[in-house]
Amino acid sequence: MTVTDTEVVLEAEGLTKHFPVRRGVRDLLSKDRKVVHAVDDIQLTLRRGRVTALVGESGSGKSTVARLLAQLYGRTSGDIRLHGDSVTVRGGRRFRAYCRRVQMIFQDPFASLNPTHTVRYHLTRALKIHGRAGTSAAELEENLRDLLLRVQLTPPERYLDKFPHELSGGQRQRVSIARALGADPEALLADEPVSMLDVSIRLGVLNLLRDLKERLNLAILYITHDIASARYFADETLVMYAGRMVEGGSSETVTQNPAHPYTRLLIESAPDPDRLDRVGDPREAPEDEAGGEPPSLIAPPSGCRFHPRCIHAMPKCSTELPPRFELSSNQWAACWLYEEAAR
Ligand SMILES: Nc1ncnc2c1ncn2[C@@H]1O[C@H](COP(=O)(O)OP(=O)(O)OP(=O)(O)O)[C@@H](O)[C@H]1O
Repeated sequence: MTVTDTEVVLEAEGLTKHFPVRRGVRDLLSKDRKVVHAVDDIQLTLRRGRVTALVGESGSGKSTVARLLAQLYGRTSGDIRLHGDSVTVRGGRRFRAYCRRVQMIFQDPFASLNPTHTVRYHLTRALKIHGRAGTSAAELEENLRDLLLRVQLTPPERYLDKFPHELSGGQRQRVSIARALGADPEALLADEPVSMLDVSIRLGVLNLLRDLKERLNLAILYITHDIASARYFADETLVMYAGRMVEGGSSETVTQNPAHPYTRLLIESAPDPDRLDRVGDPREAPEDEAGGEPPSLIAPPSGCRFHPRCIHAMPKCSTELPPRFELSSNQWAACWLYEEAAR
């Protein structure tokens, strides 16, 4: 099965978010309205039973994309479609109805769980908000047990009356996932769900998410700065740089045969043991001279935003924004290097 042949749950087209810059007294006198170009023209499709990884370094706009999709931020422009219908909801009943179908998991489970409340409280609240608590105390208890079993916190009785501080980081993140499942969602937006956990327990939580994807046929957006984990965990990988998507395709292709110079740089800075035998391959040309820092998003570079750091940059790269060039049926790159190849 390819990444494109299951039902589409959530789509974004031309998704853009510019944050106004807080202005000082001097700025107030000027007519320039400065904005942070956090996210520009994002296309993204989440499908049932598929994990899509959104990869990029800190500040590239990944969390903003997740928050836009979760309708926690209003967008500057673009469209978000749930099962083909455009959605814009800001609070109220419609927001709650949307949350029932699209749930978010945050990076820090400690911050997202209230320290003064037990696991039972958090999960009961989620079930009640989404009308899934049942009609009797016995049914509620059964549903609570069922949520904890789904995230492999067994036996459930051991965890129900614990407070967040009595749990390990991995157990807390499992409770956050159980709470999200309390809504019985179709899509999960997981924003760096394992980056705050000990390395030794990350794999367990990723395996749990993968298991849920398969058993519950969930569409999952997996946000990470760790491209190696995208290969392991995601069916499709999209790479973001400075607010724009620069490459996408099947995770295997994007991580093993990256096309965009930025993707190659990302992979080189996160060595993958499987690739050590490929040193000398022309596509492995070192990108490490392309060091430097991500650009300011208040005045992002014209043309390709990566051009100031790119060792392959041509004159055109600083003036013209590269479109997506299809490199194969399962890979595209927004890079002028591929203009000829895509003809
Ligand atoms: N509420 C906000 N107001 C102003 N600027 C913001 C706001 N939220 C994010 N930004 C800016 O938007 C850009 C993208 O931020 P975002 O948090 O989406 O990136 P990220 O890739 O998720 O980074 P990280 O991995 O560090 O969370 C950054 O330059 C950030 O400073």
